[in-house]
Amino acid sequence: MTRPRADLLSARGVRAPEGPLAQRPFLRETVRYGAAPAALVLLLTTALAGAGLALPWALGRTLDLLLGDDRAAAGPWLALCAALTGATILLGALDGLVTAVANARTTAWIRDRVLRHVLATGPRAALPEGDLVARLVGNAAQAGPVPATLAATLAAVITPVGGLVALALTDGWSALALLAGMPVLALLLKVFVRASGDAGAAYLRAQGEIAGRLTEAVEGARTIAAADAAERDAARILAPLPELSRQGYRMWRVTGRSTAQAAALLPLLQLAVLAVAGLRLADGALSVGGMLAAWRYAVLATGTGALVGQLNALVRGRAATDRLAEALAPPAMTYGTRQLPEGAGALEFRSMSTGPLRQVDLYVPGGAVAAVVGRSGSGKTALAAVAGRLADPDRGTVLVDGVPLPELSRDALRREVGHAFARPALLGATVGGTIAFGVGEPGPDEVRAAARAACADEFVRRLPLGYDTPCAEAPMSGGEAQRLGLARAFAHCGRLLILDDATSSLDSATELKVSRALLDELTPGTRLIVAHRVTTAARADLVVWLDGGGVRALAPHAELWRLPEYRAVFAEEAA
Ligand SMILES: Nc1ncnc2c1ncn2[C@@H]1O[C@H](COP(=O)(O)OP(=O)(O)OP(=O)(O)O)[C@@H](O)[C@H]1O
Repeated sequence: MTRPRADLLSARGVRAPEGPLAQRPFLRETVRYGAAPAALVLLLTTALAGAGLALPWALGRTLDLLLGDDRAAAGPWLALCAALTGATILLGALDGLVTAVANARTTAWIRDRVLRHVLATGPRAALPEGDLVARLVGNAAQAGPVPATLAATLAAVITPVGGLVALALTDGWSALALLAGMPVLALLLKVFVRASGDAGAAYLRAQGEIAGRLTEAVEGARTIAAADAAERDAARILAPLPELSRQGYRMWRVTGRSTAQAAALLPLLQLAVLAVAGLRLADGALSVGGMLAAWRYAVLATGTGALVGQLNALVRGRAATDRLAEALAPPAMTYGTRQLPEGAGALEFRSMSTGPLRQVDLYVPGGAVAAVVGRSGSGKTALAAVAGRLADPDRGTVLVDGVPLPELSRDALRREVGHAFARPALLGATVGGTIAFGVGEPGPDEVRAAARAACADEFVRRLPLGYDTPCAEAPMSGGEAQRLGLARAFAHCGRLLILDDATSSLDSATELKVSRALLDELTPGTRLIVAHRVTTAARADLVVWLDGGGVRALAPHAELWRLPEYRAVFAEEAA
């Protein structure tokens, strides 16, 4: 069984999509999912921007009235100023609440969507577990806010654009003074978005690589300790750290430079507006209140701080959706609608190629026990995986009782074809739940019968709560875990049962008992048993001998045993 390593990712051609929204289907899908709450965010932030834009106008009028003869007339305007300020506070709070809920909802949807896809892809998922976890946890949290941020960015554009329009309405000359400096501001924003986007994507890539390597190390902790390689492995895990640091500094440099440039440019622009408005006041073309409004509008029109923040979040969110889209890249397995006809589980491979195996044609009669043998790396696990459609072959077809596996309904496939592995994952909450885990939950009696057949009943009953013992409280040896995995497969036994090295940790006596149960106690059907032991091969009806990228022979063990090369397969395994 092979898993991708973090450093093999680039070799697998996993790369972020490039280009605009149209070429980023997952980004589009995310935006579509979060559209409804984002529309509410847009409404609130637009109202917020509207209140912000109305305030300078109301303040200007109030000031002019207070400076004039009819001060009493300023009362309602003063009340309007208070109302606009109150509305700003209320809308801001509501916006915060709706945005937080929308972001959490979209983040949860992204995690669900990506995880479901990864599970539907099967064992050939493109990413190492640690990297995938980093993407599901960190990147999903950055991608979730994209729809609401997009809405808030639109509203963040309203304030400067509205400020400019309102300034033009208040005083055209002051607006022209501001417009003269605007191209520089637009250029600054464009450079910022591009530079921070590149740095952000590279940062996330390095972060994912470290996470992937760390998970590998946690899994291989015993090997690392035995090899006294902790320091060497720490260096391997942290190898992408300089790149992470470089990209982190680059992001800060881009943000810092943009902030400094904006800090230098914006007061200059506001000062230019104030100077022109002052001249217009001196000419009598503008009132004092008008000048106050012009200055406030100049501040709003140049107030790109919020916009920069939103753009920054959008750029990070876009890079995060790109990384999540990589997890969605391998196609999910699709299923047909057919059921299996009457039959005993005849298994057939037609011109099938997968892994090291090329153009395999093989027929295992229904009800036969077939042992799959061959040297290490000859493709036994690869054959077992396609036989039960854990993966599809690169080429050719696999059929059970004459039906190509992709045409079977998902339910029929998983009901009729069972698997047990060398290192089974114990996925139930309790030991009994682990055995029952799968299609059509078997009852307690069936669970016990399966455990007995797999020689697991005795040690399970010795656990503090027997079958109800939580898995976390039942540390197990490799052989015990294997017996639970076998019991799980037995409890769901259909017409084809595939054991991939699933008895390798059992002692010979237990393995013999399990083999007998396999023949006598379970639903009759075909058994495909990946075997390293000569005794397993000897007990099988037929041996599928894999060698040199194909099936070297399909014959009973006794017949093959005459061949020195066949005997050498077991000599190698025993060595
Ligand atoms: N779908 C695949 N695509 C590419 N390579 C594959 C695929 N499946 C398996 N391989 C490669 O083929 C080789 C054989 O793998 P496999 O696990 O089937 O061997 P095996 O006979 O079960 O070995 P062992 O007895 O050591 O467990 C390995 O190098 C593996 O990485």
